[in-house]
Amino acid sequence: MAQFQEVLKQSALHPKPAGLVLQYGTSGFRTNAKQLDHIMFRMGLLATLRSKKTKATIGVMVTASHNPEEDNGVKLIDPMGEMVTQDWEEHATQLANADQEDLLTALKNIIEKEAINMSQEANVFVGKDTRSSSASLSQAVLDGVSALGGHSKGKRSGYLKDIPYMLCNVLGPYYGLATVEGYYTKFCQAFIQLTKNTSNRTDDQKHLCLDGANGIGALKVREMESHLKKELQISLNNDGSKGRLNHQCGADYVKVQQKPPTGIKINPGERCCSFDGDADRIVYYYTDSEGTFHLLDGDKMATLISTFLKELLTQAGLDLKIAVVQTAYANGSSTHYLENTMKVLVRCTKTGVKHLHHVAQEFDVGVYFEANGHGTVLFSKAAEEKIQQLAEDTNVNDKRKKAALLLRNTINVINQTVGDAISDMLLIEAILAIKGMTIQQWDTIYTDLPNRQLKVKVADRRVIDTTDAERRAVTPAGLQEAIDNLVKKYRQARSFVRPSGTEDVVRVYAEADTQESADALAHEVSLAVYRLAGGVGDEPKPLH
Ligand SMILES: CC(=O)N[C@H]1[C@@H](OP(=O)(O)O)O[C@H](CO)[C@@H](O)[C@@H]1O
Ligand SMILES: [Mg+2]
Repeated sequence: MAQFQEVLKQSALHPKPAGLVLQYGTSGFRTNAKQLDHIMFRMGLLATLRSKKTKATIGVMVTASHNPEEDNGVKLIDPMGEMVTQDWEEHATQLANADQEDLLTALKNIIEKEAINMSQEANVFVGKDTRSSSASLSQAVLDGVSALGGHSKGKRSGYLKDIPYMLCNVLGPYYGLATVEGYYTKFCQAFIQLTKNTSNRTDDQKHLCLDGANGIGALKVREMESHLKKELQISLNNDGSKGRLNHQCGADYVKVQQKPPTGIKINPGERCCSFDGDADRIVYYYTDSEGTFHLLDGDKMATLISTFLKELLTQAGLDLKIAVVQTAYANGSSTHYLENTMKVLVRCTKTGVKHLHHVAQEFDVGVYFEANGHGTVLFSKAAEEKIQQLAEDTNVNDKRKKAALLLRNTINVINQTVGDAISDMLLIEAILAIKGMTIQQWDTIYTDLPNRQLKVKVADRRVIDTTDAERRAVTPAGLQEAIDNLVKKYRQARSFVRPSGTEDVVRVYAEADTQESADALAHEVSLAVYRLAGGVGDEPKPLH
């Protein structure tokens, strides 16, 4: 077939370095940008096949999120804005690792396995972040798309969350226009609607200090600002005009280092937030009058949002099932508060938004957040309809009606396709405004248990296999027992280890009643990993 000839011809321009093996991980392929050209081309091919198979538009996003500037990555996005399914992740790994001369065979295997009609039209949206390597890498994706006769739609330089959002639009009248402008209009209008009856919001409450991580989110916030009509006034730092992407700034830095981005002047008590480099994560923080830093992470956001929604559902008299979905990294205090004080159902899944998203879909209202600030809220179709009906019902009392209208506008400010820092920011800002709550009041809802995350280098991180949503290690032998024994030494302690899906490291998490205990436990567990799972380099050193 002519298409296959074209694939052969084009693939020669995007050769695979011999011996390189990469895995479709937590968030697609991710590594040094220099190793990714052939991967991008092949993901262009695969996205085209996926589009033919689903008879719908598929998204390809070129980004490495919070990773350093010299890295890059790619992930495929399904028609409703979700991550591509597990089977296709396997196809992606197969195609990515096929030797140059076996590429056509690998491609034909997928076509056969999935019974793809090659004469079906294909459409692919390609988006990229602001990394310097993203321009040529996204071109490689486009080459893959055109080699198989697919059309590339939409924008070459999309904001990450435009893509799922636009895909959702292509499919139906679910949202407004399938353009970036449509995105701004929809979310900003919803925000203005939500906050319009919040009396006496002071200028301080309308003001937010934002760290854009020198990434794509910063550029988009600049474009969006005028749509907010001064109802939210954003001081934008790390706007990409000079600093490096994610360098000493951004949501990941703030969360992991537990300190504000460097170089930003923050007034005591001022409400601040940071996006990550591709703006799908957000964390909030402030410093108090003593200069102490306070972080409000994904767990605090999930708590604020689920509490707000649960109250509204009760006021509206709607019997809808709400749940919060977390990962093992969720602070133990947040789980405890949600289950015992708020009486909200909590579910724990493996790391990675795709896992949380799927579990959240099982409920009428599914609030999901990773502790690092990745997340959103999903409403089932039935729940949306009930809320809509109630909002339009002329026979209900004012209290129920008001709650239903608030719920309806809340749905409109949420990007349900996938976690989106801009939409999450507008949601949190709206909730704080409606509740008349300061960031300090929000922070005192519960107190985080001190915690520590460490990384351990091992020869092959796949020797660690986990179960129970990654909370227990099955292999190597003896590791879980060692962790259990260490945990017993401390109060309110919990610890687990898992191989990272985006970096060549084993991640160690520990929490306990004091920071000293959390640090000591994290270190001792790191040592156990180092000794039992084939650590390389120097032995992990104590933190103090
Ligand atoms: C502990 C942690 O923060 N892990 C992150 C990180 O995954 P790892 O598999 O842990 O490398 O990157 C993922 C993609 O951005 C994100 O979803 C996840 O939460
Ligand atoms: Mg990200």
